[in-house]
Amino acid sequence: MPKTLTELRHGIDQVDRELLELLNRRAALANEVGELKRAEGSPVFRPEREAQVINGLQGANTGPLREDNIAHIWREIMSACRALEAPQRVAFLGPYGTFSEQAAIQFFGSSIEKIPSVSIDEVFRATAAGTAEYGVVPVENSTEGVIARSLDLFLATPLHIVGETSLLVRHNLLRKEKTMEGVEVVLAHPQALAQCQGWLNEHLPEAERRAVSSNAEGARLAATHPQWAAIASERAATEFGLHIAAHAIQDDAFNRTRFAVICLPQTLSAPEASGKDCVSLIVSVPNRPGAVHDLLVPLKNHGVSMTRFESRPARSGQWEYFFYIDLQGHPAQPHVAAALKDLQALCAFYKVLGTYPVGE
Ligand SMILES: O=C(O)C(=O)C[C@]1(C(=O)O)C=C[C@@H](O)C=C1
Repeated sequence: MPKTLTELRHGIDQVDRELLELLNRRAALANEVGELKRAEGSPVFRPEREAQVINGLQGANTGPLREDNIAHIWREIMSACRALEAPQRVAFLGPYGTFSEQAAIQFFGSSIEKIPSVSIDEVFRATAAGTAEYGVVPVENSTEGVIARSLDLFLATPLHIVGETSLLVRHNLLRKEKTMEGVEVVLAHPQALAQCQGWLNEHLPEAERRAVSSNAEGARLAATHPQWAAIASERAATEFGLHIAAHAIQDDAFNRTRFAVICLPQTLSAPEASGKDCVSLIVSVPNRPGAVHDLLVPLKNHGVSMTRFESRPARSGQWEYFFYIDLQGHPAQPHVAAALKDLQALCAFYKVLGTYPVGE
């Protein structure tokens, strides 16, 4: 005899009571961890430990829950436990409703103290000043390439990277009206305008494109004017009471943005090895033939994979560049340490931007 709906729900109720008790037992243990950490003055947030917890559970999972479900559920559980130890203050490019806020929640879970900031510069400033313990900044978009301002600020500030996360970025046309008719102005962050330019050329060729400090700010303004529209997330539509006049208008269906999580080294020094890690570096080499080629030799010799290589002008007027390099592995691994040592010897400038668990 198959069970009835009432019987099945009774089963779920029982399991939920057991889960509640188990979760509270977990939270009480986290509280004790918090006391230990306070006594020794060590950081509450431990990204390598959180990565290990999730990887371990995904490995042990026999279903029917999917691995991405496990990651989401435990990220929230650990976020709640972490907040019991001490709520973490996290700055991001605001206002509420931005993809940066979504990235902050995806990385830290929702039990955080949110600090929306007016610009990328302000996220760095708030984090460097201690107003926020952590900052979340965009570093790269799969359609438009690097976020130059973030890369330049990494060079100019003492902040380092302790984590990363990436989001599938779906842009929508938001408006007070339900349709696209009569749109005179489209407001968005310059990156979003660029990511949707093909769609705008085709569907709203006459509308003025107006750059604003964030997509959510565009949505806030669009809510004040019936002839204005914004390019922003569904979250922003809810936040500002707007209709979605057109869904998923980005030119690339797989448009992703990668975000870095930054902090002062005294807030959290480099996370220990989690088993799946990455090292980010900024280097420059003497301006001579073959110098960039030589950078790759230590990596090849020690079997270290490079996952990213970007250049930014050094602004010396001499056609010199800084190179932003990501390597797979952790300096605690001897072959990675050896490659870094040989690499450093070749560089005129060498800065480890961060060592952290590879993100989603
Ligand atoms: O293991 C720790 O250090 C904890 O503080 C516990 C815990 C968790 O809930 O599992 C919470 C916060 C840390 O970021 C890592 C893990």
